[in-house]
Amino acid sequence: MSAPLLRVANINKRFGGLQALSDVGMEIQQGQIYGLIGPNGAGKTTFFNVITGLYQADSGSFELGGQPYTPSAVHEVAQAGIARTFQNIRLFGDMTALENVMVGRHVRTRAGLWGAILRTPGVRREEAAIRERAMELLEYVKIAHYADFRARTLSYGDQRRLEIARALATDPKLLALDEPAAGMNATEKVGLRDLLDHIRSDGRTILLIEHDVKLVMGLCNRVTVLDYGKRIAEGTPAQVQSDPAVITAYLGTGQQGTP
Ligand SMILES: Nc1ncnc2c1ncn2[C@@H]1O[C@H](COP(=O)(O)OP(=O)(O)OP(=O)(O)O)[C@@H](O)[C@H]1O
Repeated sequence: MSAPLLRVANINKRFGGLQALSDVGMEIQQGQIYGLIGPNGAGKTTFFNVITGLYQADSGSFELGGQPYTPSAVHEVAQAGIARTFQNIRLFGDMTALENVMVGRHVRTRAGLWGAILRTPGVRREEAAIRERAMELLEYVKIAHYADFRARTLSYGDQRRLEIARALATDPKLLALDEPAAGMNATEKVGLRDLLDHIRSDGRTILLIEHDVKLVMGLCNRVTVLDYGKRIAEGTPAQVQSDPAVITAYLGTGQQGTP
């Protein structure tokens, strides 16, 4: 097997007296949808925050595309090739859907500050290319008809799609999605499932935190299960679903949706 797209090892993160992540590691192969699950407070979002530069790990090593990378700042992580969405949608509500995606695309642009202020022909050409690419992405996630609508006027499910389009605008190697199905109704979830499947079939790699166990089990190639900051299982959905430690972790919390 080729080198994994993302390899992280021995990540530790402590908040005061709480060890939120203990020696957590993960290897994600190119083209996979990789699930990260676990009961509330297991450390999933902390893990995301660490690999995307929002939190500094106390220790650990990181490799993306076979190259070491240091997730020390959010913009550096985006440049390195990881794009993420958030559990609580973070769009620019008063900007249009198209503008939101264009903002994401600016991570990959070359025009400097002076070029942007002086509106040189090069900048105008680049701006037109960004607009065109952003429109393509809205079509890709099937909300192009809302291009000129303010983001906050879109339905919840469509806002989640817009966040995915904005993340894709950075041309990421890895798309990290934090609970993309949260708050979606059953029809929206089916649509999301199809979209993620489509993104994978286009060769992209996805890391997915999700509470909807059915969605995770139906979609993911492999799954890591965290509990109290520790990795308690890793494998195919079928393997983790029948793992006694996983069953205990879920039953112990009294949460719905046992794996
Ligand atoms: N900034 C922070 N400061 C202090 N404690 C934190 C911080 N962020 C997370 N924690 C704690 O770390 C633990 C892991 O939280 P985290 O949000 O990563 O869990 P999670 O698996 O994403 O949970 P959920 O499924 O509820 O979103 C929790 O006990 C949480 O209270």
